[in-house]
Amino acid sequence: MSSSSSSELELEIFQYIDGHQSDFIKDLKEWVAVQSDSVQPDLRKEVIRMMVLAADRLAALGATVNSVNLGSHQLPNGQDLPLPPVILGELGKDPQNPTVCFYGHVDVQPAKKEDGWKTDPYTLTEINGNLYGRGATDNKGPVLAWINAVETFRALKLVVNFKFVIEGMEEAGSLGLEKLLEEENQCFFSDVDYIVISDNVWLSNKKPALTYGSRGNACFLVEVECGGKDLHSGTFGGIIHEPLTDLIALLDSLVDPTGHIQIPGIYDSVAALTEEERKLYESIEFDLEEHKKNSGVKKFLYGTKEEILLHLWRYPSLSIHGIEGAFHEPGIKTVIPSKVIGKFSIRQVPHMDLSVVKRQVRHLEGVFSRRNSPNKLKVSMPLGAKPWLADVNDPLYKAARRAIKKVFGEDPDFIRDGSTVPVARMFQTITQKSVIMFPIGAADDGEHSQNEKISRHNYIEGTKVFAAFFLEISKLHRHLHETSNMEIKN
Ligand SMILES: NCC(=O)N[C@@H](Cc1c[nH]cn1)C(=O)O
Ligand SMILES: [Zn+2]
Ligand SMILES: [Zn+2]
Repeated sequence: MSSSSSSELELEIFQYIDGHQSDFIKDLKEWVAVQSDSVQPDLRKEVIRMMVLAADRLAALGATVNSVNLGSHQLPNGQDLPLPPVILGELGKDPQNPTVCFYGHVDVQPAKKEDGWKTDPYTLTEINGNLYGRGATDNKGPVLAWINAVETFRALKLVVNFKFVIEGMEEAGSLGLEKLLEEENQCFFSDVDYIVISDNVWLSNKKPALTYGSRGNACFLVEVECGGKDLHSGTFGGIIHEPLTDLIALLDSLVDPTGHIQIPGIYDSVAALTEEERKLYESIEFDLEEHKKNSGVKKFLYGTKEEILLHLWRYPSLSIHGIEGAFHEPGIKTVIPSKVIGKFSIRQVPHMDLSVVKRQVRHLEGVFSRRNSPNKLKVSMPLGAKPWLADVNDPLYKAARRAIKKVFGEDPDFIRDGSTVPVARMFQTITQKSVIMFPIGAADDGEHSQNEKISRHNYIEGTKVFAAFFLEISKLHRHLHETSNMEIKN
C-alpha cells in the first residue's frame, strides 16, 4: 500500500470513527450497565452475562468465537463457583497480513453508589466530556475502542488478521487463564505475530504513553479465630485474647510508616538499580503535583519524581486491603468477632520469586507466637501473579509510537506500571511472542476508585489510535518480511 493511499484510508477511517461517536458511546453504556464484578461471588452470573455480550459483539463483527469453559473454582469458605468462560475470537486469515492478538478484560472491581460515587456506577453518565461508570476505563472502554477500530476496518479493508482473548476474571487474578494459554499455545497462538494488551493508564492526564512493564502481585489472607461464635465484649472483654487485636498486631508488623516492608528478606532479590536506569527515571516527564491531585491525598511518602516512580514501578509495595468479619457498618456494635480475615498484597518486581515471598510471609507466625495467643492462625496466598518487562525495541513499540504521534501529535511516554495485569507475563513466558501494553486511559481516570471515568476524547481518539496502529503494524511487518527475505536471497 502506498503512503498516499494509506493516509487516504486513514482519513476515511478517522472520519468514520468521528461519525460513529454516539454509537460507540451507546455500546459502552450497554456494557457498563452489566455489574460484571468478578470479586463478589454473588455477582458471578453478571460476569457470565457480560461474557455473552462480548462474544455476541465479536460475532457481530464477523469473528469466529469460541467461549471456552474453564470449569469452576473453590472459594476460601469451600463454596464452588463457576468461572466465566474465556473468549477466543478470530477474524481474518490472510497470510499476507500480520496476526495481532488483542487481550482485554470485561470484569470490573466492586462499586456501590454509597461508596461515594456522584452518579450511579453502572449507568454511564457524561459530564463535561467525561464518561463516568465502573469499567469505563478499566477495561470495558479500551476493549470496545479496539473492537470499534476493527469494525471500522471491516467496513473498509482488513490489513491485519485479528485474534481476541477476552476474559472475565482479571480483577480476581485471572484464575484459570494460564492453563488455557498453555493448552492453546500450539493452536490458537501458533500463528499470532504480536500481542496487544490495552489496560491501565497513562502516566499523565494528557500525554499518551506506552507501557513496557508491570508489577506482579502476591495476595495473602491472614485468618485469626478464637471460638465458634462472636462474644459480648462486656461479658468477655478483658479476659480473652481477641482475634481482631491479634490480627491488627500482625498487620501492623508488615510495613512501617515510611512504606518500608518489614518482612525480613523481602528486598533481597529485587533487581539492583543501575546508573543507566536511574538516569532514565530522571528524564521521564512526570508532574508530581498533578499525580497528587489525581489521588486526592495531601502528601506522598517520597518527595521527588524519581523516588515516586522507582517505588511505583520497580520496588515492591505492601498494601492492606481489608478485614473480613470485622464489624464495618455504621453505628456501634459491642461485639468481639470470633473469626477475622485480614487481606493484604505485595506487588512483585523483577527478580522476586512468588514461592520465596510466600515463605518470607511466614514471618507472621513468629510475630503471632510472641503474642502467646491461644487463637488459631492461618496464612494463605490464594493468588500470585508475576511481574512483566518488555523490550521497547520491539517493532510493536515502533508501530504504536507512530500511531500515537499521528493521532495525538506527540511522542508517547515510555512507562512501567505499578499495577498488575497477570496475563502480560503469562503471554510472554508461554507464547514467547512480543507483547505491548497500549493504554488509552488517562492518569486521572480513577481505576478501581469512586467516579471512574474515561474521557470522550480518549475513548474516541483511542479508537483512532488503534486503527492507525493496524496500518502501522501492517506496514512495518511487511517491511520486516521483505528485508528478511532479501537477506535470505543475498
Ligand atoms: N487494570 C489492571 C488491574 O487493575 N489489575 C488488578 C489485578 C490484580 C492483581 N491482584 C489481584 N488482582 C490489580 O490490582 O493490579
Ligand atoms: Zn484492568
Ligand atoms: Zn483493574
